[in-house]
Amino acid sequence: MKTFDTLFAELSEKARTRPEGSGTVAQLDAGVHAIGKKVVEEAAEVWMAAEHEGDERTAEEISQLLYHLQVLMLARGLTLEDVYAHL
Ligand SMILES: N=c1c2ncn([C@@H]3O[C@H](COP(=O)(O)OP(=O)(O)OP(=O)(O)O)[C@@H](O)[C@H]3O)c2ncn1[C@@H]1O[C@H](COP(=O)(O)O)[C@@H](O)[C@H]1O
Repeated sequence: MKTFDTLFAELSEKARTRPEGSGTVAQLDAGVHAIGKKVVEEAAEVWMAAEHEGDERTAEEISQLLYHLQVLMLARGLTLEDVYAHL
């Protein structure tokens, strides 16, 4: 099963190799402002799902929020260690 760390490694590789058709590469090219808006949008969807939908939908929305947070980390050049240092 994919974890936060293995997804980050996968996305880091996408950012490095820039394969054609990668949504991650497209988002990185869109920049921090656009990625930040996706983070806020996904966070709102997590909230709505948690309050009004089931566990499965909530978990799905959380996974999407985690993905967009990782894209934002990559856009800013942050590593997992940079974030984990604050946990
Ligand atoms: N885990 C994810 C992931 N979670 C969310 N998303 C993106 O975030 C969007 C969230 O879906 P929504 O329905 O909320 O958004 P939407 O409004 O329909 O989507 P947009 O029109 O805004 O793109 C999805 O359409 C994906 O574009 C993800 N995109 C990629 N991944 C994983 O990242 C890896 C690299 O992906 P690529 O860079 O595309 O190869 C792969 O393992 C993917 O599984």
